[in-house]
Amino acid sequence: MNKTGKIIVLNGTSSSGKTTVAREIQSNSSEIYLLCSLDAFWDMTPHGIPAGSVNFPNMKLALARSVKALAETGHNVIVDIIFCGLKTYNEFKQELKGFNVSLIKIYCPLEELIKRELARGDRKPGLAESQLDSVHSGVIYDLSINTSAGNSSECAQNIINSLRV
Ligand SMILES: Nc1ncnc2c1ncn2[C@@H]1O[C@H](COP(=O)(O)OP(=O)(O)OP(=O)(O)O)[C@@H](O)[C@H]1O
Repeated sequence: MNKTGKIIVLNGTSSSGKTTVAREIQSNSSEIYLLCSLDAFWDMTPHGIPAGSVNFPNMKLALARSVKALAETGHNVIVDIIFCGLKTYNEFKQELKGFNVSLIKIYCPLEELIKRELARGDRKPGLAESQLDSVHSGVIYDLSINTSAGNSSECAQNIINSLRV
């Protein structure tokens, strides 16, 4: 069997900068990482059925199992996810037990999140704020990154240096 891959989980609200930082890690790590993002899973939904846990309650569990399959077959994976409550965190812990997992808190002050949401224009205003209370609640992290304290490549470099990847 292949050596199992490493897993870096980036958890944070919408607009906290997860995808941007993940892409920078991919570009600057000395190792090859695939990006497995919740956005890509929501992109699979058909027209007319809104993405989200109401219509697809097991989608984050499916993502966790997909990450497990990738790592089991030797792929390093960065996961870009929004836990929103302990259910998904617990599912990830259960599914990825025994794997080399680093859990990174990606956060950003509300004032900056609101500015980013406005600038992007592709996220419903207030989405990030609605996730703020639940996204990190009860989660034990290996590392915390404030994406308002440095640009995305500096944030990624902090992660690369800390994890030595
Ligand atoms: N230091 C930073 N790190 C990451 N992103 C930043 C940073 N500073 C500004 N941004 C900007 O924040 C915006 C949101 O970034 P991104 O799409 O990566 O967030 P996200 O957490 O993946 O959001 P979503 O969950 O809604 O997909 C982007 O326009 C990005 O350029």
